[in-house]
Amino acid sequence: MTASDRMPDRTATGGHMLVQHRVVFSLGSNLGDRLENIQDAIDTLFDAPGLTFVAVSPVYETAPFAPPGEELPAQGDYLNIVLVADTRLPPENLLERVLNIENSMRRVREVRWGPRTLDIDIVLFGDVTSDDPHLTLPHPRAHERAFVLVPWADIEPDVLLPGHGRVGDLAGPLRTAGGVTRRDDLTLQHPA
Ligand SMILES: Nc1ncnc2c1ncn2[C@@H]1O[C@H](COP(=O)(O)OP(=O)(O)OP(=O)(O)O)[C@@H](O)[C@H]1O
Ligand SMILES: Nc1nc2c(c(=O)[nH]1)N=C(CO)CN2
Repeated sequence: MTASDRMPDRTATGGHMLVQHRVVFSLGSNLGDRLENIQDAIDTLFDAPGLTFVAVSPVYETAPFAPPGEELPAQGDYLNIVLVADTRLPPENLLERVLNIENSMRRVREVRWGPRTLDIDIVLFGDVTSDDPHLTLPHPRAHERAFVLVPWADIEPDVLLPGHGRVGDLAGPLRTAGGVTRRDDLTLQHPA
């Protein structure tokens, strides 16, 4: 048996296409019909082949957040969710899908940390790591974001965010710090 018999051929695929990965997305909106923006984004994400739905978090209403020291322009609260799927697509391909959806939904986001109709981040892509600014994995700011960790902990508390720890443990103090309110009156349709 040669090495190529044992190892999947990844050379033509950027290394990831033949292997199934669990991917975690964060979706947020604070302009327009926020729930509809998120529902449309979920529907469009799964319309094209290559993603299998695993779970979606409850909907949370969250105060706008910017890292300490960054100016936060005045803006309304967000709705945020976390979405989990399985995929055999390469991460670059998935990012392209995400960016196309943001563009096709005429995303408005004029200033850094400003309001936007739709934001989709790839939080985690299996165990893939990357420090490429075009696609950094895991997402470099996920560990400090209540709007990511609190919804995520509702559906995957035992998952590890590499370098930071268990999602449930990271979310605990942020949940009690406030600024994140679970909106059980708002529901999303799961992809077919
Ligand atoms: N893990 C990732 N998920 C989504 N986009 C990413 C990721 N890593 C890098 N990017 C790049 O970030 C760019 C989008 O940045 P954007 O201006 O939307 O940032 P932001 O949403 O304001 O802030 P943040 O990235 O902190 O959520 C995209 O062009 C994309 O190439
Ligand atoms: N509450 C909240 N704050 C944010 C959000 C978001 O989705 N929700 N997205 C940001 C840029 O990714 C910056 N700040």
